[in-house]
Amino acid sequence: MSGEVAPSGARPSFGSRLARAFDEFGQLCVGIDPHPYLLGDWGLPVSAEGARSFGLAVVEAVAGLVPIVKPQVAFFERYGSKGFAALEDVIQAARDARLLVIADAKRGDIGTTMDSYAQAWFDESSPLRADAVTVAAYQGLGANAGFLRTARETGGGVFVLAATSNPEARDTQLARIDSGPRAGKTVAAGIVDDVLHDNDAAADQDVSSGHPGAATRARSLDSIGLVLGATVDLDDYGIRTRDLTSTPILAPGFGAQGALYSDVARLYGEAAGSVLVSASRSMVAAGRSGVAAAARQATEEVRTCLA
Ligand SMILES: O=C(O)c1cc(=O)[nH]c(=O)n1[C@@H]1O[C@H](COP(=O)(O)O)[C@@H](O)[C@H]1O
Repeated sequence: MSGEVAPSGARPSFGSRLARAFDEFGQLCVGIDPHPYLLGDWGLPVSAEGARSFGLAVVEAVAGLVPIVKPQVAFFERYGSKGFAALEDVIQAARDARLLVIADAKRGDIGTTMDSYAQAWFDESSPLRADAVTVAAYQGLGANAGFLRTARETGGGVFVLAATSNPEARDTQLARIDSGPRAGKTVAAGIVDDVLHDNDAAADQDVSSGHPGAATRARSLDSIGLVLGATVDLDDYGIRTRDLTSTPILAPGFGAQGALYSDVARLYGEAAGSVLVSASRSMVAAGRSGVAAAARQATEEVRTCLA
């Protein structure tokens, strides 16, 4: 069920904006990860200014080619306040270029602290305002309730880590829940259930409030999504792709981590149409002049695979 909600702020819901951007630009998400070695390769200083130039160049190269970019906050945060100022400029440039922005901040904490993160990333007056943010639910998705509510109310989106692309995560994410309504499921599948439940509840509220919602649109997506890495086998986790056809799926792991664009359909099955195919290093590996070509080629490979 699609949790389309009419936010009270200026923006339509994240899910509806993402669905529209998919229709227009395809499903590639270009990561903006200014690793020091990449700044060196690009002839940029290893500094906030270098990260800013790198980010602006990537935005310029992919504007009008892809729906969304994902700055990795860590690569800006490492330079302190100057790094955050650089990130603000990159977010603004992306917005001006009509690119959606996922702030890859991987926030996660108790509810009251999450509420403050929500102000940082979703409030209309915040210079860091993004379209969506990545979060960890290790303290329970319930602790993120206020964060998810603020996201919806401001037309923002959230991607909750569930089955991540890194091999170190397997033991934790494959562990079985031993009590409560999700007993017997893996931790990853439990998070998937929690997100689906949250989106369903939001959609029910939407219907009862009289908002026309997604049902009247040709295609829409929910606003709370999942991170499901492209390097894992979702069957191992007990995650069923048929449940996820309207759930945005952020799928890192393509390119540098080994997953192939031509495998999107096989990896995500019935949910492939809601996958954000995400790649960072491989998009920029050929240098500044190669970014647009890399984005075009990846977009085309994904399109062909899903045709
Ligand atoms: O949330 C993410 O984007 C993420 C989740 C995950 O499971 N694995 C993962 O690699 N990422 C991020 O995706 C990017 C991957 O970069 P590349 O391996 O260079 O494409 C990095 O910024 C990671 O922090």
